[in-house]
Amino acid sequence: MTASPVIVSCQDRSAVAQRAAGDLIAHIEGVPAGTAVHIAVTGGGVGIATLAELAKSPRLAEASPGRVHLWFSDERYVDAGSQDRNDIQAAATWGPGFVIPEANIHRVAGADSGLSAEAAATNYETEIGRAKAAFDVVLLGMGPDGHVASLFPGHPGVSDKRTGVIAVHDSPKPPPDRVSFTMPLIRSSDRVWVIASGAEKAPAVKAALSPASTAEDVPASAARGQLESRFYLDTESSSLLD
Ligand SMILES: O=C(O)[C@H](O)[C@@H](O)[C@H](O)[C@H](O)COP(=O)(O)O
Repeated sequence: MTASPVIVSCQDRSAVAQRAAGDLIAHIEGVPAGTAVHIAVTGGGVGIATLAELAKSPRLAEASPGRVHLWFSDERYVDAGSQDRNDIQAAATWGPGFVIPEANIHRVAGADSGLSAEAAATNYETEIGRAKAAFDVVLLGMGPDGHVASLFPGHPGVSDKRTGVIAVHDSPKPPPDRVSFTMPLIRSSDRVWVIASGAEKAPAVKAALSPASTAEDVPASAARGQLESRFYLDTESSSLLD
């Protein structure tokens, strides 16, 4: 069983990022010191803005950040240093003084590693297993087509039934090669928080919250957590909801 979605209403994109980052920190603060916290983060405009807010907050430094682990729910399978990668864009917002230790930031291998995207996905899945990472929170952006992570509507990856990490090829959004959590892995996490802002997301938000949608047609409609499912929306992205 997964939890029904709750809408967190925000004014605009920066309010979505601030609220989601504040809630992530509140979650970390609520976990007893000494207990690991595993959070899967995301790229995209609002995803990276949320990570920037996280890094800016002085509260994170006081919440035992050494036990916080960050993962990427998807990664663009390009070279390790590429500005197109989610981890590079995230690191640019964090800066060198980021309080979560580098060893706790779990990156997918780059295409220049010599590994196939499949091998990189398998290695990342193994790393998750080794860390016994039951995700506290999976944070997901959402595309105007309703995609989450690199699971696109009508694309084979979205129907993968394994709880793991897969290679995605021929992605409808560039770059074509990606590595992504599967939907069962997303749904195995305690909390799934989707963050979406802007008028171009309004039809996808409506579809993601409609019981008539399927994961294959609207991947975000299946993005639910075991304990909690939240949609952080701004005025524009929620404008088509009843
Ligand atoms: O891998 C990618 O191509 C992006 O990261 C993408 O999946 C993004 O997260 C969503 O499209 C939402 O992006 P915005 O927040 O910029 O709308």
